[in-house]
Amino acid sequence: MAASVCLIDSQYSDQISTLLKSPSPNQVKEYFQELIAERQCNGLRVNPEGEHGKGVYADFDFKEGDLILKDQMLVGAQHSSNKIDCLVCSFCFQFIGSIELQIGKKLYLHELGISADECGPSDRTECSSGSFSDRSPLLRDTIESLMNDSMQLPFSEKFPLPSVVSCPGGCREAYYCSESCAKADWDSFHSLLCTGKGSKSSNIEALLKFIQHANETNDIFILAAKVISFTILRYRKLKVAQFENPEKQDAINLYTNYGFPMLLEAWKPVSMGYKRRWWDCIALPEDVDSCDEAMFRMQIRDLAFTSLEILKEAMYDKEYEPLFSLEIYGHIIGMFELNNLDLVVASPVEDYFLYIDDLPLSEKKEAEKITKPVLDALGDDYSICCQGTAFFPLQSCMNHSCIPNAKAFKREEDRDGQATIIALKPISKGEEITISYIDEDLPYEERQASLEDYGFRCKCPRCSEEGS
Ligand SMILES: C[S@@+](CC[C@H](N)C(=O)[O-])C[C@H]1O[C@@H](n2cnc3c(N)ncnc32)[C@H](O)[C@@H]1O
Repeated sequence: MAASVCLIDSQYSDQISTLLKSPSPNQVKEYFQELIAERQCNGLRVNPEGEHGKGVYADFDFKEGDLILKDQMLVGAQHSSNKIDCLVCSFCFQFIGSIELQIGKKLYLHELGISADECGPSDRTECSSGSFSDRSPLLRDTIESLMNDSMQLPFSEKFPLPSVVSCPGGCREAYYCSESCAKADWDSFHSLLCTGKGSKSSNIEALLKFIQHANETNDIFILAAKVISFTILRYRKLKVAQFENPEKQDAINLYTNYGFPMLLEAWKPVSMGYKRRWWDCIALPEDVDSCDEAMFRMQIRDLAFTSLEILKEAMYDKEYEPLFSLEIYGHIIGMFELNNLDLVVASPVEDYFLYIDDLPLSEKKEAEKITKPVLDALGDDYSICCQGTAFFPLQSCMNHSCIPNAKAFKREEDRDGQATIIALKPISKGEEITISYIDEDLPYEERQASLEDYGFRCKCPRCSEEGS
């Protein structure tokens, strides 16, 4: 079997290697200093040249339980399979609508027979439990009343959610918690990926085909498309700013080769992420024999090639041609593979039913006359959280330890797609901040096997002791 050939790879090999070159230590320092100031998490510092590449260090003492960082994602997406269960803002990922809409929409889609599997290939994880087949269905009228808010569940006003704002491009895929999230998503990612009438994509049919291919194979391709869209839109903004500011025109020669330096600048936030080619870094699945490894890696490369070819039909523009190389596409996907990137937002539906369960007995009995049939219809799966994948620029600089001093932990108030890192023990100024990429309660061999997905063997003090 011959490998698929991407002509852009050879045509633009110099520009592609410049885009993929690791930024210099000074560029890394400068970029993250700015980001840390923006995030107002001044107790941190990114060291570009630590033992394991970049790493995050404490710039003052943290106590156990202290909030170390709230990191905003650079790019993220809800798993397509999760969209049946949770209606969230496509930009900040907080739940939207109402408790009734969350429940009604989920029951409606399940009644239609749409399963998570039809929406996409992603696994359901520990956030979901049980199956939808062991429940007692509600009448269609009741489900519709929940969906259109003509039926109000008792005490649901105690769990208000932001109203649903539609996509400005008119697609029925993206919804928001506010006009500002809708605009931010449109300006940063969505205008080129929207399948509505107002889309800025040059070929909506190809876009639909691309989304379907991603849903049927791997929704990591949607994230990669978002990164490309983000870079193009940033490039366009930089270009407009450049034309509007003649003073700056000396810095980049507008009439000769302004394009590539500007593309490099637009790509900068992505350039900071640790990355390797997807088909080189993806761990070999257990059911693939090591003698079939070369074939497996070639198949993964071909899958990326097919996805990229469809994306090119939808978004290609000569001005940003290197972005559409397989080399760049493979590295973007590899960046998601190698970084620690779960997006999780807790469901208010769970809080709602817990609240009902905790009511004084007489009130509870009264409320349950209405809520019990709803809960029975939802079955064990009533409390699925929003799940997806995201890239968090600062969190992704944190290295792993099997005895970490920090962890990603959502507090009650953290109901959006931000990453929250909390100190697990006192951390002194100058100490590296580490998190665990895996379940650190696993035995030594299993921990090392899980870390193969990230391409290294852990030599933290615990592993050194247990492995010797
Ligand atoms: C999420 S990134 C962490 C930041 C990374 N060090 C960088 O330079 O951007 C994950 C990568 O860092 C490296 N890494 C993280 N923890 C490590 C450890 N304990 N030992 C060796 N390498 C580690 C591995 O290459 C891993 O794939």
